[in-house]
Amino acid sequence: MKIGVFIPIGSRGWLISTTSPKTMPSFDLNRTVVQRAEHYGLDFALSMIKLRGYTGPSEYWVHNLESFTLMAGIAAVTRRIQLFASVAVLTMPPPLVARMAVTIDSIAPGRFGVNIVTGWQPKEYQQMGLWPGDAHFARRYDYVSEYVQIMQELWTKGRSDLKGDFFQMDDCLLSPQPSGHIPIVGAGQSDRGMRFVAEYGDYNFVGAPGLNAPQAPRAVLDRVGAAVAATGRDVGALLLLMIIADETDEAAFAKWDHYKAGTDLEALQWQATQAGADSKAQEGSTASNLMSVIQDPQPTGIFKLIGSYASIARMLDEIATLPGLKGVMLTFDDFIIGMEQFGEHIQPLMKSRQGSGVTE
Ligand SMILES: NC(=O)c1ccc[n+]([C@@H]2O[C@H](COP(=O)([O-])OP(=O)(O)OC[C@H]3O[C@@H](n4cnc5c(N)ncnc54)[C@H](O)[C@@H]3O)[C@@H](O)[C@H]2O)c1
Ligand SMILES: Cc1cc2nc3c(=O)[nH]c(=O)nc-3n(C[C@H](O)[C@H](O)[C@H](O)COP(=O)(O)O)c2cc1C
Ligand SMILES: C/C(=C/NC(N)=O)C(=O)O
Repeated sequence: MKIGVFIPIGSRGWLISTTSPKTMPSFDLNRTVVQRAEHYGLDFALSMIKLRGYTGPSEYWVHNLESFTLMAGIAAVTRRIQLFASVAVLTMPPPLVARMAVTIDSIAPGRFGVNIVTGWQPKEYQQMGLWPGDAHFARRYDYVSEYVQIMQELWTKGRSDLKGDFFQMDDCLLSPQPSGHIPIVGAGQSDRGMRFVAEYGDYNFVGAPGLNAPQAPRAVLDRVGAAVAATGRDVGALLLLMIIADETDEAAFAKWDHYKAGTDLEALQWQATQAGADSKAQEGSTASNLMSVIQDPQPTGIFKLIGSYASIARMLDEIATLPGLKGVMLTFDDFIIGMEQFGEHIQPLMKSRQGSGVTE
């Protein structure tokens, strides 16, 4: 099972709470997290792109670095780990992003890939006059299908003449070309999003509901499997999860209870309102789920493993056996402490990671 880390490029990491660690993004923090991940033999690191945070006292994601420039810096100070940057496709034309990817590939040959972000929070784009209107929700995966085809033509042939509904290339050139294949990842949770990744991507990041429920991701993995089966391509599913660990189950749950006590309701309301802008969101989708979370609020809906090092290692081993799963991407409550706990105490107990571990 591959293991990666979703690095803390935005304030508060992934906990919408006033009592969670007050993570502030910096190059130094993210470099340290990725270098320690590399030290412990992790396979990849991904940074998101977020252009506006939530309202509310936790200042969730209010402070955010930019994904490609951060990963370029990290590429220069790492040697083995695979790196992914995220592109908000409404903000940059595909030939430019293709060239940025080639540039990072020349810093870290064969180690760079791109996460395609269609955009779900209108305000991120409205604030800079780039939101095409809510019709974008319905067409977002048609848009990115053209976007990725252009990048892939430029990477493999050095030229694109694609004439589409959204983009018109005219003898568009790219040189130099990358050292090899540049993987495309996406996090489509809707049927259409999963189809896009199955058609053009290499990995689909997925979320699942649940706390200490290692079988819960089966349903979403089956959906990715069905989308991939329809294309016959080799596309893996990577599960997003959060680890909150300590020496005992009780100590770990005490931390979760503490974060829950500070749940930022104003920020959750913001999230629900932004997600709710997609009035035609598929039933059961992330967007429609997020409109109802206010009934039972908590600092994150991300799939969680909370407990002692041994409990978490045991649950990760069970997750590793789920059909269709290629790997997991970790988030932590505190990224510095969490990465060390994972590398020193959890991974060494995992049967599914025998042979992985400290690399230097
Ligand atoms: N339309 C979209 O694509 C869209 C919309 C809003 C948010 N998002 C992103 O998705 C993320 C949240 O999604 P997720 O990973 O939690 O998956 P999810 O929305 O599929 O949620 C998983 C489960 O947890 C519940 N849940 C989610 N957040 C909760 C909360 N704060 N309190 C209580 N229950 C909660 C949901 O109702 C659902 O049952 C956010 O980080 C947000 O950035 C995407
Ligand atoms: C692991 C992961 C990473 C994501 N990264 C980003 C991101 O960087 N920026 C962003 O705006 N949305 C991001 N998203 C949201 C997705 O791009 C997508 O909007 C969401 O999962 C809903 O899927 P759908 O478009 O198929 O409905 C991410 C989601 C997941 C699970
Ligand atoms: C960046 C991002 C992450 N989603 C998640 N489920 O963690 C987003 O949705 O914007």
